[in-house]
This record gives sequence, C-alpha cells and structure tokens, in this order.
Amino acid sequence: MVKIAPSLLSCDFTKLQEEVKKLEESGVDYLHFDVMDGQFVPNISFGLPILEQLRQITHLPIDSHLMIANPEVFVGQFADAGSDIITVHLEATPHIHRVLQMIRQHDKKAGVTINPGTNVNLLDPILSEVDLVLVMTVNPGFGGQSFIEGMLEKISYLDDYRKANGLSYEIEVDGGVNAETAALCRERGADVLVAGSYFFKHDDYHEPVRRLRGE
Ligand SMILES: O=C(CO)[C@@H](O)[C@H](O)COP(=O)(O)O
Ligand SMILES: [Co+2]
Repeated sequence: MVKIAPSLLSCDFTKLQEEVKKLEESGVDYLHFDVMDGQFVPNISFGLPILEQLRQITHLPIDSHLMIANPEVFVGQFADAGSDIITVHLEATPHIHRVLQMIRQHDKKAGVTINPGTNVNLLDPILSEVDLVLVMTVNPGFGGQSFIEGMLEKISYLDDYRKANGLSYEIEVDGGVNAETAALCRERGADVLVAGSYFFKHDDYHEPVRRLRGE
C-alpha cells in the first residue's frame, strides 16, 4: 500500500499539536517537513527550532525535504533535531555523494531529489547510496502548484532501475498530488505520495488518506 506524507507547509500552524494528532489518527505514514532557505528556492519556510518541537509531539517518521543551498553544512543539525529521513537536492551541492554519506553516518535515511528540469539519469551514480528518491512534480518553493505530467516517466525509470539493479530505495513524489494525479503515480511505481494543499483542504484527514491510496 502506498505511503502518505502530508506536507506540513499547508497545515494550520496556529494549531500544530492538534493537526499532528489528527494526522496520527488518520493513518498517515510520514510527516513531510519542507525547509526553504530563500537561496536555493525563492521562498523561506521554517527550520530547526520548529523541527525540534515537532519531534517532541509525534512518533511519526519526519521526512525532511531540504530545499537549501549547500546542505552539507546543515544535515548534521537536521539529523540531531529529529529527522528520520533527510532528502537533499542534487542541484544544491557539488558534493552529493558526500552529503548522502553524512546523512547515513548520522543513522538517518538518506534521500535525494531532483527539480523538474534535471535529467533523472544524473542520479545513476548514487542510486546505490540512497534509501529514498524524491521526484519533484512541481518546481520547488511553493505549495499549491499544478502537477507536471511529464515527470511521470522519471518514476517509471526509477522503478525499472531498482528492479534491474536489485536496489530497494523508496520512490516518493512531491508537488500537485491529488486523487487523480496520485493514481498516475501509483501506476508508475511510486511508494510515497506527498500532498499539501489537496490534503489540508479536507476537514476529516481520513478522506485524503483513502483517496490518495485509491481506496
Ligand atoms: O516541496 C514542496 C514544494 O516545494 C512540497 O512538499 C509542497 O509543499 C507540496 O504541496 P502541494 O503541491 O501538494 O500543495
Ligand atoms: Co516537499
């Protein structure tokens, strides 16, 4: 069954503790935590102090998506603050292999992601080093954008590649995911679906969980 990772970017931060409780009760699998630095992406979101507090109020795995330049400077702090999975952008560092090693040295799951304009083949040399590959289906920086269908072939490529090479990384999809686009992602082999604006427009979070899983 596909895993569901709501993007907290779209939740109501004035009621964070209530939101987290509702998410736990609805059966979501990960909490997706979008970190934006105003440099790698043209927006600023939240960072370490919020992550530390989030860690204190949930046992759900925290899936940190670092949209920050030079992530090697910060991955240690994001590990210590309570992330379970740390995903970095290939485009954000000249040292992607080293950053992934650093994440694993902190006993965290290492993820890599690419912008829509980046060729998926560029990931080949590091696919044996990752626990998760995140396919961006919007340009990172904002919630509420439309799903770019041309990215679906990256999911198929990554699914074929792991089967052909005996690898077991998870394939996660992020950006513009709703009930319809979720079905397209599941067909291509996606394992984890991130959803922000679609998810949080519902009052009862059981509903988007069911719909995104195609139940
Ligand atoms: O990383 C990002 C955006 O950069 C995402 O995680 C979004 O927050 C997803 O939001 P929706 O596209 O589902 O509204
Ligand atoms: Co994200």
